[in-house]
Parts: sequence; C-alpha cells; structure tokens
Amino acid sequence: MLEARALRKTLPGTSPRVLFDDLELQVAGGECVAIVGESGVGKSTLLNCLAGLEPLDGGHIEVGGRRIDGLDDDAMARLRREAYGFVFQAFHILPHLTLAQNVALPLWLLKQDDRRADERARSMLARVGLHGRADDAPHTLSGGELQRVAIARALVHGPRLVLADEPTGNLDPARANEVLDLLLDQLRASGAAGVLVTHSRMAAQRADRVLELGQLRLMDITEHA
Ligand SMILES: Nc1ncnc2c1ncn2[C@@H]1O[C@H](COP(=O)(O)OP(=O)(O)OP(=O)(O)O)[C@@H](O)[C@H]1O
Repeated sequence: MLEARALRKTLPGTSPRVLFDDLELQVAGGECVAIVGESGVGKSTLLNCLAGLEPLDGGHIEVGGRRIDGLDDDAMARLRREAYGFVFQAFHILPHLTLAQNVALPLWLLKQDDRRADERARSMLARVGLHGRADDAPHTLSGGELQRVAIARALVHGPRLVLADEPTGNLDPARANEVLDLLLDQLRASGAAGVLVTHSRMAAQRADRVLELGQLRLMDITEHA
C-alpha cells in the first residue's frame, strides 16, 4: 500500500544537514507501523515527505500503486484528498462546524453529494463511539472525544494511507489507549496502511512494527520496543 524507496532529504540552510538517506519503508494495507526516534531526528519531516507536503532530494514513493514523486501540486493535492487520511495531535477540528460537518469535510472536498456525505459522516461518528453527538459543537467534547472525531474524519473517505503525528500526545494514558485501539481497529477494518509517529512507548508497542529513525535510516526495533 505504501512503498518508499531510497528516500533522501537534506535540510536547506547555510550548513545543509542530511536528515535521512537511502531510507526504505513499506507498509501493507491494514498494517500500522510506529516511527520513533529522538526529538529533532526528522520523524515529522518524513511524514510530510510521505504526504508530498515537503520535497525530497531523491527516492520514490508509491501510495496505493501510484507514484507521488513527479506529480504537480494540483495532482498531489487531489491524490492527498482521495488517498490520504491525517490525524494530528492538535485535532484540527473546525470550531464553527458541527461534528458531522467536520467529519464530512473530506467528502465535500471530493465533491460528494451533501446528503450522502452527511450519512457517511454520521455512520463514521457512530463507529468511533459518538453516536448521538453528530449535531454537537466541538467545544462540548473532551480531548479524547475530539481525537475520535479526528479519526472519523481521517477515515471517512476510505483512504489508502493514514498518517498520524502524535495522535495521543495530549491525552491521559487511559484515553490514549482507547484512541489507539480505535485507530488500529479502524485501520485494520478499512485495509488502510497506517504510519504513526510517536514519542509514546505505549503507543509504539501497539503498532504491528516499531521502526526507529536514526543514523539516517529506519531500523526495525519491534523486538526491543
Ligand atoms: N522548515 C524547516 N526548515 C529548516 N529546518 C527545519 C524545518 N522543519 C524542521 N526543521 C528541522 O528539521 C529537524 C527535524 O525536525 P522534525 O520536526 O522532523 O523532527 P522530529 O523527529 O519530528 O522531532 P520531534 O520529535 O521533536 O517532533 C529539526 O532539527 C528541525 O529543527
């Protein structure tokens, strides 16, 4: 589902710094890998490169069989809308929209019929345990509940790849566990590939594989995580 080969990224500046070189990453559909590593090592930058939001110096990336390198900005933006789901620590839930409207956003961007988008958003909210809250405003929800909304929104359009950056960073351990269970269940059910960047050992251990970014590559540390 995700194939990244020979990725190279250098940070520009007066003294350019190589963040990764000859980096390989393959993630199958329904599989979730965690990426860990010291602060500043380049985890979020790698996620941005996988999303086509930051340029690479070399290598190639395929998502659902489509190469993303070489796509122009419009084609990349389209592919991102269709094939990607994003979950971030800060939720990015829009305060003036209801929960159902927030979850329906990816479907609106794909120009789906409003009524059908609303139905799918509501059914997705029910799947993440927020049945009956679809017409509520985001400010009435707790942090854990908001992260459930973010997961519903990331998956509502059936993406092939879900990128999550510290999705449990601001939640207490019990809530973090629940949110992770939900994310992993939904990934497996939908057959999407998941890449989860995290500092949390607990979160990393829940993934199918744990990869550490260090010395410019990803190393499989699943056995030691
Ligand atoms: N736009 C940019 N221009 C220059 N340097 C940047 C830019 N964005 C990030 N960096 C640098 O790139 C390095 C990697 O940052 P990145 O956020 O990817 O690390 P990280 O591993 O995700 O860190 P953390 O775990 O602290 O979030 C850092 O040294 C950071 O200062």
